[in-house]
Amino acid sequence: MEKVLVTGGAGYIGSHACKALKAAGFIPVTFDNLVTGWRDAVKFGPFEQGDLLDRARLDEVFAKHQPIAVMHFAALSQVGESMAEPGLYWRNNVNGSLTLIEAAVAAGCKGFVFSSTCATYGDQDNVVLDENSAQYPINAYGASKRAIEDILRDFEAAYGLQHVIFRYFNVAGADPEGEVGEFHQPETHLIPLMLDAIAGKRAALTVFGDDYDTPDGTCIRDYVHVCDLVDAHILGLKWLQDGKGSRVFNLGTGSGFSVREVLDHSRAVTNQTVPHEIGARRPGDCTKLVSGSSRAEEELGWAPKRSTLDKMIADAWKWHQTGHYDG
Ligand SMILES: NC(=O)c1ccc[n+]([C@@H]2O[C@H](COP(=O)([O-])OP(=O)(O)OC[C@H]3O[C@@H](n4cnc5c(N)ncnc54)[C@H](O)[C@@H]3O)[C@@H](O)[C@H]2O)c1
Ligand SMILES: O=c1ccn([C@@H]2O[C@H](COP(=O)(O)OP(=O)(O)O[C@H]3O[C@H](CO)[C@H](O)[C@H](O)[C@H]3O)[C@@H](O)[C@H]2O)c(=O)[nH]1
Repeated sequence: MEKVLVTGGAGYIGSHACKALKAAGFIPVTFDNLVTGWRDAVKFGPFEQGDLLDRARLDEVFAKHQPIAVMHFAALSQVGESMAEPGLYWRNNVNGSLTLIEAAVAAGCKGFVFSSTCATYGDQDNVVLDENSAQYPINAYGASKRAIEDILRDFEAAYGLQHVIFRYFNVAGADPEGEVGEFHQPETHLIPLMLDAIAGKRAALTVFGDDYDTPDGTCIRDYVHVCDLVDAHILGLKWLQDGKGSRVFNLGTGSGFSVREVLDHSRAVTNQTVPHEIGARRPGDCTKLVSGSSRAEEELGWAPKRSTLDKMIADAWKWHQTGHYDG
């Protein structure tokens, strides 16, 4: 069986990707330093502990496993933290990815699937965000991801590195079978924080601003189910295996929901009120991020099956009640 190197495979999205890779007949080899990930989440293939910044360790892992491709999820990804400590983000995400990309090219591994983000587009009022939209990130996290996209393009030109860049919108939900799920410590994402508030694990959710220029004043996001998202990655891998060349794809549904609408759906799905209060805006937050592209559906044949808000909240709620990692 062919191996795929999954950086960040001990994290939320990477662990779901490992499950999908195994189901598709690949051996996922997780490379992770466990800075935000969990050893317990590595269930579907071998684990290699290591840091993206450690070139010698990466060379060792490429030589040992001879992966046919890399799926690169490993990153720091908190917008607020990136504004407070930009150096951390440029070093870990950009230097780390550059080290990984150089190691992959040196090992002759020329298929690369990269987790980018809609945060690279920034705050563009009334602009339909498709893959050709300009990228004006307004936080250091988004800027670090845009820089990695540029590195990939340069490495394609110089060394023929074939890559698929996925710009995710907001990823939510969990494996419906409950084997893996979202477990960030500390948690910063809206839906798991809402579920924590419902379960009494925190006093109340703070809504970050209700004075935005949106119909109800709260920020709008495009939520996509993590299992649909990783399905696209399997299709992206096949795309590269079929020699179709480097390509960028947005991964979102095209439907936007405000924070208040997510609160309403959470109440309906769990049948419980969501304790919340209105707070200040969070630095670095965009007003509205919604995908305006169907390229992934048209070209990759991607068909999101589980990305309704209710299904994402229901799967997250199931995991929230039964699943967690100890280490
Ligand atoms: N969750 C979202 O809504 C979302 C949206 C857009 C893009 N993304 C991107 O998807 C990817 C995965 O996100 P996630 O939510 O699963 O995050 P996560 O924090 O759960 O997973 C990231 C993993 O990378 C590992 N890691 C970080 N730095 C590393 C390093 N230097 N060396 C080795 N391992 C390292 C962490 O230990 C962790 O296991 C990230 O690149 C993120 O930027 C996430
Ligand atoms: O306690 C909270 C947490 C979030 N929000 C709001 O909920 C929305 C979603 O916030 P998340 O933190 O869940 O996710 P982000 O929109 O910040 O997502 C950003 O970070 C992600 C990675 O963490 C992805 O990279 C994504 O592309 C990028 O836009 C935002 O409007 C945010 O202001 C709150 O009101 N209160």
